[in-house]
Amino acid sequence: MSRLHPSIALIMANIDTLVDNGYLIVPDFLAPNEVALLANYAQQLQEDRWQHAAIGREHSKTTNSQVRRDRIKWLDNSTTAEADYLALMESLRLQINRALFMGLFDYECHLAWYPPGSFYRKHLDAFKGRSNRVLTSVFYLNQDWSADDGGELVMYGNNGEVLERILPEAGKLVLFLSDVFVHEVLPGKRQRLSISGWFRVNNSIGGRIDPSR
Ligand SMILES: O=C(O)CCC(=O)C(=O)O
Ligand SMILES: [Fe+2]
Repeated sequence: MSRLHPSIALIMANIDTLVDNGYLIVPDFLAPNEVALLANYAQQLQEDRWQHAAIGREHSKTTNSQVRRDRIKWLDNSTTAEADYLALMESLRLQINRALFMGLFDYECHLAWYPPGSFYRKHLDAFKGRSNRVLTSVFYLNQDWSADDGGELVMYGNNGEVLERILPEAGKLVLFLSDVFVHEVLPGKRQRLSISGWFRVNNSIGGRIDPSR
């Protein structure tokens, strides 16, 4: 049996928290050198590689700067930095399926760049029965982020109460059920880099995987 990457082992050691609470915060998911590789990779991407993020799906898709002001770059396997992160999340997908029988079918993710002052207003990543996104992952790339820098991810409970205010600190991973937790990104004083991703189930209609991009 091949050994699990220590980062995946760390998640699996805490998987009961994800089951009990519907979310899990892991402050040191990746080692500092691994985070630095991804952060440097994101920072050297030319500005024209970053697209303006769209809201909604397919024909109803619009870019709405009142809702979100981040810019994104979808990951693929064209560079080692991207391929390594995707491979890690693929391993996580398999382990979660083994442990929780969630039937996660695939994973998609994008880098997100929030220039200073940008935000992402309160939203759900998925609506029950209308999306195949079931588990959200957010991974942060920001060295030396302090409380004073803002840019928190705020997670809300069923009654609108604040559950968590999460600083986007380098190396931290947050997992949460995509159709359960309303959340928002508050404006930050510094540029904020992250990787947002979604584990998906296969709600195929007519044999075609429901696209969510
Ligand atoms: O960056 C974050 O903290 C959350 C981003 C988010 O909500 C999203 O990409 O859907
Ligand atoms: Fe979100």
